[in-house]
Amino acid sequence: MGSSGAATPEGKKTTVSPKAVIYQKYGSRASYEVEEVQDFVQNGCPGLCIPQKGPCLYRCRLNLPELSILSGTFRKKKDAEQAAAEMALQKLGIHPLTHNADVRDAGEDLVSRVAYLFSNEFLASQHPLSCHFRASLSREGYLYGSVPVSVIAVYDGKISTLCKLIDPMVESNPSLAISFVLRAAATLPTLITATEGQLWIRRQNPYPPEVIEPLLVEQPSTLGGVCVQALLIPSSLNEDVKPVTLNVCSSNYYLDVIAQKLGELDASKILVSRPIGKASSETRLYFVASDLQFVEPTSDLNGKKLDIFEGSMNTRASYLAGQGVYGGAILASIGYTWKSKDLFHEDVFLKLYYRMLIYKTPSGPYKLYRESTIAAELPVVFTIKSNWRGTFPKEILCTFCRQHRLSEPVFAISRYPVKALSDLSGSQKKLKVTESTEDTGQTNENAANHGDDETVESVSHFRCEVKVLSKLQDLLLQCSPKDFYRKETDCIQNASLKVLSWLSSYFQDFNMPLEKLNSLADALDIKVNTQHLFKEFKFCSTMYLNQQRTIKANNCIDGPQATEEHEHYLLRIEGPESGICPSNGSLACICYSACLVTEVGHTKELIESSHEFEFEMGSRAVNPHVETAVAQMSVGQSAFYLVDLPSQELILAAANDSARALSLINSNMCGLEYCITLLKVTEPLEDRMEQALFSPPLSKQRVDYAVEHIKKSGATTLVDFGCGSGSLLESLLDYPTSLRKIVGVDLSLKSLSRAAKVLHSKLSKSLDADMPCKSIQSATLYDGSIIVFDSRMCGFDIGTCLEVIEHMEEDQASLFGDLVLSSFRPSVLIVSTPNYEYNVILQKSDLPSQEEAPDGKGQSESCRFRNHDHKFEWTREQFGSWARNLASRNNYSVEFSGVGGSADHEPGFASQIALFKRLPQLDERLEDGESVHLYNVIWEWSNHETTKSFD
Ligand SMILES: C[S@@+](CC[C@H](N)C(=O)[O-])C[C@H]1O[C@@H](n2cnc3c(N)ncnc32)[C@H](O)[C@@H]1O
Ligand SMILES: [Mg+2]
Repeated sequence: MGSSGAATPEGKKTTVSPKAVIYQKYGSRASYEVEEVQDFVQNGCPGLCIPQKGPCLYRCRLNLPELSILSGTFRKKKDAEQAAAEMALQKLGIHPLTHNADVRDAGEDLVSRVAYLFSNEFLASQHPLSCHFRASLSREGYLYGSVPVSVIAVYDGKISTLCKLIDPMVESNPSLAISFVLRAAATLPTLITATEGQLWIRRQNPYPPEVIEPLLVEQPSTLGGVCVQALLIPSSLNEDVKPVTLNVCSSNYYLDVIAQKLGELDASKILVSRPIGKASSETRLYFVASDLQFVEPTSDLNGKKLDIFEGSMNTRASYLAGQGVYGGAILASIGYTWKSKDLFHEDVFLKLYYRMLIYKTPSGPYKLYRESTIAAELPVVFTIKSNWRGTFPKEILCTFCRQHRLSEPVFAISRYPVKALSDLSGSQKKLKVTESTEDTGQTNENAANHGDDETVESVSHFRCEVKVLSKLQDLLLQCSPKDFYRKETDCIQNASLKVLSWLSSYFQDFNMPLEKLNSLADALDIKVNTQHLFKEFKFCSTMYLNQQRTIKANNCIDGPQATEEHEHYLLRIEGPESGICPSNGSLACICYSACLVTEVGHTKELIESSHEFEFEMGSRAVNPHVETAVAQMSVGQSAFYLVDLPSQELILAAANDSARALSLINSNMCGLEYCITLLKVTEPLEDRMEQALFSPPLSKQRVDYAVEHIKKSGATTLVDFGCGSGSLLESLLDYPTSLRKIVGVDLSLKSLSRAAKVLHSKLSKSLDADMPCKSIQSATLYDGSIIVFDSRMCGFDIGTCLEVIEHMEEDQASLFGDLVLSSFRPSVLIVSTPNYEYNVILQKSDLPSQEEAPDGKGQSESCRFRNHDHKFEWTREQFGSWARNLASRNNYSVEFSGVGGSADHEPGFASQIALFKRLPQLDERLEDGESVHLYNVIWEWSNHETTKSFD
């Protein structure tokens, strides 16, 4: 929704909501009626007449003297109201951006509102502010009936709106509203305003007894006396935030109690901040008004004046409140609400303070939502919706902007019909979606049958651009990803995540050199206006830098030894290997605990734990050391290790006993001990589909196909390019073959080490038992990239490359093809890759636990291919032309086949296979070329006895 702007003194635009503009023009003559609208969603089952209830929606009718407007439907009441107000402004021809708030009108309205607040009628009304008025009657002496101005400015929405209209700077310096209210009150002869720095207002004449008496009878019950836990945030960063208790009894006004804790006698000098943390919270900061808060609206708040007060600035409190706080401040959750006449109160502990700090970081809302501040990290990629756990990136980004008092992020979505898309750029590779959809034929044909709208719908792709702006509409950063998405929400989530990832890097190191900041931004398609950015995040850098320094200082006390010890954590894995291991893209479900431990006395304190924590492997959704450990485990195993402490605020946001956690952190040689058990692994969508929809599973069918060929070929040497965790090599050992030498190459060390384990155990057994694989004399695994030459790969009888090429960019796949056939020159090469045309069949299947698709368009719309790691998926024609060109360039023949489905039925095989055979060439001699060893041997096995007998 767009927002209206009013001109600030500098001529900049600031946000004033459409409702505020309507209020300013019409006051109480504008009335809003919000009604609930029941949305009956399509249940995707024609003929089923039970309506499915959708989310509750709201529509708002705005009645103005000259017209009445009905808004569209919205999930939130307030959005419906704003939309109606915005429509009304358009109808009335009030241009929000050029609309200049009439300051004089607002000033007059302010005076009449203040007069109303001190009326008999208001005292008896049900309003959070009227409770303050009633409580002021329990004050003694000259304070009897005096209401602190700060509460008037904070707790009355109308006053606050009018003050913002008078001067939009109130947004960044809410205390200015106090001057406006005082000025308004001074014009009213019925009121007395305080002089000499005290900030209260009271009536000239007391309330008549007939107004007060009934109120005394219905005194709130809880005010018998309550003890509320709160925190004192000292202004000096060298002093710790510490707990304080507020004893509020029925005979005193709670603000007076807070004032006393801050060393003031009366509450009228106490300022109250906006709610802190979540919007619905009643947690606020209370602090003593400083002269600075009342600088004239036109003064330059960002100029020199600030420096004079810099010394007394309470950085921590200012950061939390998003406004200047000077001197000590109390953080408390107490006050009157709309819900009840009683005083609302909740204890505030240190843990909450640290959670508020974390909530303001770009990854904070995610960590807190996942109830894992230490182990969870905001993932760096949004693969598919069903693999995302926790709050979605867009929501996190909006929260972040609200928390830092920025404007709501602006999302601009462009929609591209597929045809136009292919003309957009020369690079076909970048436009994977385009060619794939067209080549399927299926989508277009189907769409054509449905006609117009549907056609556009099913072949459109989306791009999203995000802008982050300050409240004054200065552009801080802009992210313009080049990727296209089939679903609008996916492109929004992806762009939001890019912005969050960049902000996270910035928050982790505010001193990062400009060059590095910009290069990180470039990689994420982000342009940053550093000048505006640094200005907005001025407070943050002091906040989090200070936290980091605390930790470093502790390490220094410990001496270098301590850091060295913890740096190389020792990982201990226990329990039998079950063979069920997580791979990238799979969902790992773990049970974990993280405890503070000290070397001295081995004291332990549980900081964070979870019985069931699920995350996507490879998306960096957890701390790197957690992912490293889990990657080495199989289901049922447990891992134990010790790492350095994360930042203090993370620990304290997690710890239940802050005092104890702090004392351990400050003690010598404290580390964090993890205990993780891998409970379950859910394979990536591709693997799940291959297992659920094919029998035997498609992966087994591919391996069986290769094994059959190898058995028949009489080959004695084999190399498996991109062997992964060795599924083919392992299967080969189950059959008698003529193979003597087997080799695997991959660049994933994780997969290779798994391959080494299984091959080692099987081959070792073959020495004693009469195993089918006893012909094998040597097996080697290399860590290397199959697009790099290594002379040890030359001259094999057979080469295999199953489901590997689609994991590389297309040009690399071509490079691999040429390298193998022109340099390595195996007699036979088997290459398999997914057939893109078959995807329609996979997508039609109703596989459980796939991505929920509320639009009924089937799963994996957001995932363009079967697996998010696929860089491309080819149709039969694309694969055919790649293979035929390759074969003819290198003097090979090629035949096509496949597994899953059939060659004779559309759309062919699920996995397509090309079988290359080297053609005899008269002048070809396989020369012993120069040896080039660029791959690393990571595991080697040889059957010495047999080797001897062959020698
Ligand atoms: C889907 S897995 C297939 C593994 C195995 N061929 C199978 O069928 O089970 C793809 C493998 O290709 C490997 N890979 C991708 N690019 C590679 C490259 N340039 N060099 C070596 N291996 C590569 C990955 O590490 C991964 O193990
Ligand atoms: Mg694959």
